[in-house]
Amino acid sequence: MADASTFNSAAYGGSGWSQRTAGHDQEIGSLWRGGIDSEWRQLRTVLLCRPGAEIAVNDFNAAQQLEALDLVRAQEEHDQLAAAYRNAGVEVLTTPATEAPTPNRMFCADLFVMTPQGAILARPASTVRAGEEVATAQALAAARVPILRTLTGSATFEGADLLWLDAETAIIGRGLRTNQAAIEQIARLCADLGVNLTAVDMPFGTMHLMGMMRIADRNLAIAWPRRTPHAAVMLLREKGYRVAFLPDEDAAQANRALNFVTLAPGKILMPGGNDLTREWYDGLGIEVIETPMFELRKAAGAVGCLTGIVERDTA
Ligand SMILES: NC(=[NH2+])NCCC[C@H](N)C(=O)O
Repeated sequence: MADASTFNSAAYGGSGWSQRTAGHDQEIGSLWRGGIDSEWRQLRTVLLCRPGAEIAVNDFNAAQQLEALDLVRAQEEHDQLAAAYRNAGVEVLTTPATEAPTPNRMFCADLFVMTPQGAILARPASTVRAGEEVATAQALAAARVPILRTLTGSATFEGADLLWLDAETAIIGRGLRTNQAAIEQIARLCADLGVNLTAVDMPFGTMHLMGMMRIADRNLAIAWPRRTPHAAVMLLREKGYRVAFLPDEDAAQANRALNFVTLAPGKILMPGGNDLTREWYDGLGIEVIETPMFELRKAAGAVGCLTGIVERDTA
């Protein structure tokens, strides 16, 4: 009797069973949210992490900072960054508090990267940042952003090493922060997603691919002269980008003029105090909004590094 009744029930595939037919990609926007397939389409959602007492360290070099930071000034600048996003109509998510916060956890761009169908969680390369990805995973999960992959084994990867050139093409920098093991794991995921991943080698003494090239519009990339990998420039051009090289490396170096986030096609949020580079961006037809980064940049990053991109419009 029991058998006969279970056999025909919905739970066992009998009458009343309703098959899930929508694919994961179709469930983004309903069950799940988030995703990008470009670096320049309208920005919708970012993840930020307001700095706390963890950034005021004894040994700034060991903490991967360039100079000691003033906490109050850093927090004020960070609040202005969040306000700049909100004023631009961008939703701001925040990383939850943790018991033992580490000094670089505010650099959200390094802790994950989005694909069109969900996030790849980072596995930071130094012991100083190890584990920052855990709170990032919590923040993403709380916001219903799917995590497609966490990295395993000896892989190290930081999100600022991966950039989207178009919906089927991503580029990843191999260097201090992202190693070959990570590239292999990410390439397998990309293959599943129908995305070509090109790895480029970065010069010794540099940090992330983000620090060498940025994309400001559908067909406009900004690159650091002599530092951007040759293969990256070739690939950008092949994909139809004009590659404009920064006119003044010293200004860019001192004040992180390249460390911007594209808010919408041809519109960027950049660190304030870069008048020369700003004028040059104006000349390229880019609309610029500035936000101060005079204190935060002492931690070796600026707008781009502090901003985890969660969602943009997609093609
Ligand atoms: N995407 C970036 N450039 N992030 C900057 C991170 C800076 C941080 N002090 C670190 O060494 O990890």
